[in-house]
Amino acid sequence: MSEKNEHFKVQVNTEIGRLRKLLIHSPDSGIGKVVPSKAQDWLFEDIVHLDTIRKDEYDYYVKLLMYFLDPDKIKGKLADIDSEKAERNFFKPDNKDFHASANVIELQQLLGEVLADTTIRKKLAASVCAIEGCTYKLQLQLIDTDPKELAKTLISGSLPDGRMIFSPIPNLIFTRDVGTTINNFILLNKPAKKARVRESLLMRYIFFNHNLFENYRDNILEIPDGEHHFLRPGEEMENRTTLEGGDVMMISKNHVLIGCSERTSPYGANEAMKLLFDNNVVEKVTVVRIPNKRDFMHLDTVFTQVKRNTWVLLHSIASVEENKQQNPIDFLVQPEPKEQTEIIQFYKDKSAPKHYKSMEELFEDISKKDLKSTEPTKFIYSGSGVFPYDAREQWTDSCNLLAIKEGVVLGYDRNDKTVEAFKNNGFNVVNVKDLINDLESGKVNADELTDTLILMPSAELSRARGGFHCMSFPILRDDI
Ligand SMILES: NC(=[NH2+])NCCC[C@H](N)C(=O)O
Repeated sequence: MSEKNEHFKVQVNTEIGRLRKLLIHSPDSGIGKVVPSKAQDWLFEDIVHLDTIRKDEYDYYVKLLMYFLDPDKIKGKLADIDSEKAERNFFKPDNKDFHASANVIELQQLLGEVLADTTIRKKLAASVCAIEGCTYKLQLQLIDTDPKELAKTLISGSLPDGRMIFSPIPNLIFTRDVGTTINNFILLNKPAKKARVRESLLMRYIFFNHNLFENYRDNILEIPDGEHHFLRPGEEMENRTTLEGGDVMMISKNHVLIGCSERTSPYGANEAMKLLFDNNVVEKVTVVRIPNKRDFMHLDTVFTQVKRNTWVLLHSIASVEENKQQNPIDFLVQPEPKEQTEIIQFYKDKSAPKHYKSMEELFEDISKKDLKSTEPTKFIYSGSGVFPYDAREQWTDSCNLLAIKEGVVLGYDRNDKTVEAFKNNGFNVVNVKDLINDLESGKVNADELTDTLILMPSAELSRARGGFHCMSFPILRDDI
């Protein structure tokens, strides 16, 4: 990474400000090793085709990010990058022709750079071997491995000769979940799922050791286990302290949303809140408890923000009251408390917490009060709010959009009814392939694009159960 750390800035205070820098991880060979019997344990819904997920899907994401965040790397060079003889080298972190962008930052590259230091290499190899139960001899062998190769191995789980030495971490493509930038702080996660533990370990080593983050070491927040944790009986999720980045949203300068979900426990949310208040990072935290199920693993699977006055969300989690008692059956069969959305806002100054009746009410409040929107707040519902399209499209991440700038969002091409809803709300809809051609030819200028949903190919990616919000870890956004 060529950029000097004194110029390197970490700062995110909204979900929608112009994106300037982010951390990503392109699908690595480990994804091509997921077997059906392990897919669920590794949190994939199916096995995916590696070549397709890379060439026909994720590469478009990288290209698009380049036009917005690092155009010099791509503009005028697209034909070469895409040519057959280039063999996708632009996209391969271990290749000399890799883009190595300082704005679209590949985690594997940072890890390779961190591992160049012998002391760190020894420590990290030992830590990974400890959690993965490797032999001491293997540990010694790993310490002697070239740093770039070692980075690849620690991520993919396989040695350069293809031998598998531990499981892959196929979910590292969902960089959102490993941490969250909150103003100029980084809150690291504490994963609920075993399949994601090694990801967190690698991230800690990167943030605490890479010279890019040197000026931010004191701003890295880690969630501890409270003393009571060790004394609580059982292994129940509710009793563990867990938090994953998909449940944390930096919504406005002084306000963070934290989801309690399948992945983030109330204890996790509570510890995160304490850290944020004690370190004066924000003044209010709204905890949104969503139904604890696989469909809704994180908060960002049920809503994301599009513009200061526009939100995309799943209707069934939205209106807490309204959804409760519409039909006789709702009186006869009471939903489990776990099945209900609950919204509580807490304040640093310890004033009494406030309850919200619905997600819409909360969003209205954020749009108008936090973000000073003067226009009516708009809600775009997954599947146009019509059953069963709402649930089907939520499952394939219709609500999980990444705003590259205010009003310009990336989403999957397969969620037809949600796309309709965007059109009905005045958005342009473009296919990423067409957009890339227009950005290359100069017909479209990235800075001038407004109110647009960019459709991304998704047949393979959606089987991994995450969208572009999950596939991004913003570390620098402009203020809005
Ligand atoms: N922020 C998100 N919604 N991330 C999606 C993560 C998907 C991943 N397969 C998992 O289950 O962990």
